[in-house]
Amino acid sequence: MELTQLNEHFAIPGVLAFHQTPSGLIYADVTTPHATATIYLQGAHLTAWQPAGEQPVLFLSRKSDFEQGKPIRGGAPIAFPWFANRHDGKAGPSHGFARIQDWTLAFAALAGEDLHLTFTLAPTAMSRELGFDNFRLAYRLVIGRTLTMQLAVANDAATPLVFEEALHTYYAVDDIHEVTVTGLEPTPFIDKTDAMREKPAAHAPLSFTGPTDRVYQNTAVTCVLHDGAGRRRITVAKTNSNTTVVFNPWKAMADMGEDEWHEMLCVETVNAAANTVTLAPGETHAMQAVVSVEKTPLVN
Ligand SMILES: O=P(O)(O)OC[C@H]1O[C@H](O)[C@H](O)[C@@H](O)[C@@H]1O
Repeated sequence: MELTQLNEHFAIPGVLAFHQTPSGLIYADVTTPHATATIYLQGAHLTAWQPAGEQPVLFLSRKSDFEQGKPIRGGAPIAFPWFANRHDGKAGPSHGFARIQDWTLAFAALAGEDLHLTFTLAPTAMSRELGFDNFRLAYRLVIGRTLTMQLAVANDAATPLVFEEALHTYYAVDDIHEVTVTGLEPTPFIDKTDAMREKPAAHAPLSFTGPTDRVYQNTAVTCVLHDGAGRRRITVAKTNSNTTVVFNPWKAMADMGEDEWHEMLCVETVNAAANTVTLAPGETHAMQAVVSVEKTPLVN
């Protein structure tokens, strides 16, 4: 749908409007009674969510590309049908095709004080070229004081659909050196910064002193990100996700400002590796993350 049609069909005065970047990417600007948000149609990519009275909850790189076919750095990219590199020896973009394809807005409504949006993705020329011809994706966002992200996958093939998926969320933090994450204490992990070695559970909250890229498998636990310097707590509660990935590159990436890694942490709601999903013909699978933010008192 073109920009004009989107505004004709879906705009809600004062709440939802569509705009276009000079590079041609269409995005939705959201203002609800309790939050603001921005979502790009490319990737159904949420790039901002800010409850009233809070600092932005999502990190967005100031050097991100906003170009057709290039991933946006920050916000909440959707990885599908694989996480990071493709494992079957075939070529394909990092984190799959879903984050660089244009999704379709199917539904927008203000219900109570929350804005509900649903984006869909069906097979495209790119997905078919990569061997994915029989899937349907629906991405439901509920935007308000809390944020709900739900990715539903349907298999409309006669054979099983095998996939990985991620809500690869970049959270904004004041200073990564003063951040801890709780929830993953009892869980062993694959250390991607150390040749994919399996490491034992730390039995302690996670803190950050260097490059961190960890895949925690078989965990559906709620994670809490304690942002000491920002004096707030971000809680990520998940459903139907058995993998959590925690990522900070500890240096600038090509599409990130020099020191911006100080201000971000990915705590990702994922099904990958041992938790790869096999979906029977005609079945659907819905993975969800609910994010909430609270201020924490100053401790003397
Ligand atoms: O550069 P991207 O394709 O966006 O990937 C960014 C990062 O995503 C995940 O967190 C992976 O675990 C990392 O290994 C990867 O570097």
